[in-house]
Amino acid sequence: MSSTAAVEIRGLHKTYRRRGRLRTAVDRLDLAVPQGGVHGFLGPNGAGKTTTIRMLLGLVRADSGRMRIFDAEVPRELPRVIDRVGAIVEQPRFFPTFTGRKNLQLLASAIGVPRARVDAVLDEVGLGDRGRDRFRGYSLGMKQRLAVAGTLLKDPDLLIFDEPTNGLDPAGIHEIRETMRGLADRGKTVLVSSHILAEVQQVADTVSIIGNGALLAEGTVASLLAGAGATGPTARVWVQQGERAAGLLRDAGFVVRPQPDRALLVSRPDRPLDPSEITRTLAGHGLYLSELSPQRADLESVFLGLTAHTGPSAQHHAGRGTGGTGHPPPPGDQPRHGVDPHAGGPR
Ligand SMILES: Nc1ncnc2c1ncn2[C@@H]1O[C@H](COP(=O)(O)OP(=O)(O)OP(=O)(O)O)[C@@H](O)[C@H]1O
Repeated sequence: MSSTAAVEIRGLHKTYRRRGRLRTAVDRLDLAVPQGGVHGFLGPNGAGKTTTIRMLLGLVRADSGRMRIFDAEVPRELPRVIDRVGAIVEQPRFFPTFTGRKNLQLLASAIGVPRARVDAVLDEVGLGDRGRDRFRGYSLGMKQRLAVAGTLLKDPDLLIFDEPTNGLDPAGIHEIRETMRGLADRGKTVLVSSHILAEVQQVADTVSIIGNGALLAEGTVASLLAGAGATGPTARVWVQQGERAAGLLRDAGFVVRPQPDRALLVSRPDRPLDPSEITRTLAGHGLYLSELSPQRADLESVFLGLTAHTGPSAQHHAGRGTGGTGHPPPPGDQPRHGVDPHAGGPR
């Protein structure tokens, strides 16, 4: 394994026994997180993100595979690099009646960091002027930023945040995003997991997308989106009888994502999207569009494109297709896809 990555994982595998049956949570996963920048570790709920992060941090034992943080093989050599790593894997507990500053001072004493660091990390997460307020008065976004501040006390080089925006409102999400961006701009490496792909695309430099525990695609956000562009962008469609329209479009080979406002996001994973095809398909069944507008590609459509023709077991094989190709490309190279969207099915 190369020693230039902040995190490198090869062939990581983990099964759990549930109701007497072995189930694969992480499936011979390869992952490379370059040093510096924000790396999004993305995949739907249950894809294996938390299990992977917990194995990396020595909290869960892997069945097999190799992991490295900087130049240390983990978990064996974790003690050697642990001071260079800050992580939020579970919601940290803070005392609600203490101020944010007091909470961090306690934490600093507990981990042997000079209390003088506290004001610096509060400033780093934009809580410098709120440090003397009680924790219980903080917004959820501020609470999460305080948690981030806690991970910065040791001034680590690598930050690992597992779903840090869970439960936050848009303002809170924006704050955390800005905080992560600021850390990356100061030279840190931020590994952030999320099941909301489109949300992370705004802050990540590079991403890995996993499904069913296996790597589906990785690369820079720009290269993955460009790949999606080649398979056709997404169109936003509004039509009466949305459910019926969605069924007809799916039957015709489109990928359809109903939206909360009853619009449909429609894409074509197998060939460039031709809007007239949507119109024709629906008009042929007496449904007429009230809106059809092009949408910018997002990582969610990349994911859907990668898995559109694959059921759960096929997706497993699609993911494996990336596993034996050796080292992933450095950031900036072409994305690797586990499934060729043009192939029309799993390989
Ligand atoms: N301790 C456990 N015992 C049994 N099964 C587990 C355990 N932890 C995780 N799993 C299973 O492993 C799979 C991967 O779960 P994991 O939490 O790693 O996914 P995730 O991508 O982090 O999802 P989420 O976004 O929902 O947290 C899931 O099917 C989950 O039910």
